Amino acid sequence: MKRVKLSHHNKFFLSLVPFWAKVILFCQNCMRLASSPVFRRQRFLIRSLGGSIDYHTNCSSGKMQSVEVDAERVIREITPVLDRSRHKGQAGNIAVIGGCREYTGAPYFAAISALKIGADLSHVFCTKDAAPVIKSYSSELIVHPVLEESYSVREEDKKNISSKVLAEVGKWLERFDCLVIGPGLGRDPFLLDCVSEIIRHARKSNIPIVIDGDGLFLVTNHLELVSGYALAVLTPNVNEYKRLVQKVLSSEVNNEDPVEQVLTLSKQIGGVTILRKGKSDLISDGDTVKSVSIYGSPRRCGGQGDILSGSVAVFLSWARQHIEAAGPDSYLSSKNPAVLGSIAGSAMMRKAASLAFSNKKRSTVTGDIIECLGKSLEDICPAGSCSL
Ligand SMILES: NC(=O)C1=CN([C@@H]2O[C@H](COP(=O)(O)OP(=O)(O)OC[C@H]3O[C@@H](n4cnc5c(N)ncnc54)[C@H](O)[C@@H]3O)[C@@H](O)[C@H]2O)[C@@H](O)CC1
Ligand SMILES: Nc1ncnc2c1ncn2[C@@H]1O[C@H](COP(=O)(O)OP(=O)(O)OP(=O)(O)O)[C@@H](O)[C@H]1O
Ligand SMILES: [Mg+2]
Repeated sequence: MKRVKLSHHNKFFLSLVPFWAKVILFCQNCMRLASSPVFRRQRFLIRSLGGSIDYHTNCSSGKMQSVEVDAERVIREITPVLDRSRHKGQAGNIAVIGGCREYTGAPYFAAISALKIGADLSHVFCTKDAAPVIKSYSSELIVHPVLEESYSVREEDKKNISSKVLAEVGKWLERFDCLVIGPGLGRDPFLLDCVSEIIRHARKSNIPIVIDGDGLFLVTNHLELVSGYALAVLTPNVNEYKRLVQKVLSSEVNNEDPVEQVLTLSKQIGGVTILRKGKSDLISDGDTVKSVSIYGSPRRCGGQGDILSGSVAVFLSWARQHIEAAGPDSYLSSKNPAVLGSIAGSAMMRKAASLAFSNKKRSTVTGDIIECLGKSLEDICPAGSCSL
């Protein structure tokens, strides 16, 4: 806080005013200042630069009010303690549905990020062409070459192949704590039809789903796949958000009142959680809007959204475990694991990006950021501690 220097002239007058009058004057000044729009804007700016802001819609005035939300605290609260009593799988089993002829990096980025943050197992379900490539990136990932694109399927075989794909994926689905659908999925119609069935199956089994990349292309054109599913998180970038707003709200992106728009958009899609990526990440489940503005880097290399999707998947599954373990009487029982996971995933991604950029500056690429995930989480939540 800047110290104000008083002139001798002012000091003399101030010495004449009795102490009690000074207290009243000071309080009146604070009251006047606090009600001024300048002060409110300054407070908002300081908070949004300093951390996450939670917006609640105030029933009487209908105006957005902001309440401070601490993203680091959310991470410390939901990150499980690493202790010897746990067995493989308990820290999370994540599956990425994505990877085709064109894209093999995105599913790898999402899947390895989940592992590096702390999931025990990370699977990738991709096309036969993509599988050997993704397997070559890392032996840590369990890669299933089960998806098919139109070019490799005869028209008359489509029905049969589709059932085989769904049976292959269905065998595994119940074991996963969260799916990430879309990184590097591409837009092949036959492949997307199969993925639609996978989404339906996951919903029936109450498995959380993070929808990113071309998965957003799919659900933007088939909103019924996710509409009303509270365990769905959509993570649109600037293009994908624009397409979603146009489709759902039949309007253009409103940067004058982004908070109101993301809240309305989420409500309109039946309470899915939307993580609108940007300079500040805006997160809404149709009830509240939170913003994560901490850390981050000016580098906009491709693949950072894939890291985010894998990160949200792990934290969402941890938040869900944490809420379930706290029991129905805990204050946590009213918390939305999809929102908590989105806040934590967003802050994690931005912290790692910031750390990577401080090391590599303009040459920062997604691989550098992935290598910073472990240190970033350790800085916030040391391995021997956490769950606050
Ligand atoms: N190294 C990689 O393998 C990466 C792959 N990525 C994947 O690339 C795909 C596209 O991601 P973007 O961020 O570019 O998505 P955007 O929606 O931002 O696409 C950018 C532009 O390309 C067009 N476009 C994208 N995919 C298309 C397709 N299959 N057919 C026709 N037009 C297409 C979009 O309409 C848009 O105009 C996603 O599946 C994403 O996950 C990205 O995540 C970046 C890294
Ligand atoms: N202007 C920005 N300043 C700081 N961070 C940003 C900015 N824009 C995006 N981000 C952060 O970068 C991450 C990726 O956002 P981005 O919009 O690049 O996703 P994307 O286009 O889907 O990425 P991908 O190339 O993986 O598909 C998000 O976590 C977001 O918080
Ligand atoms: Mg993306």
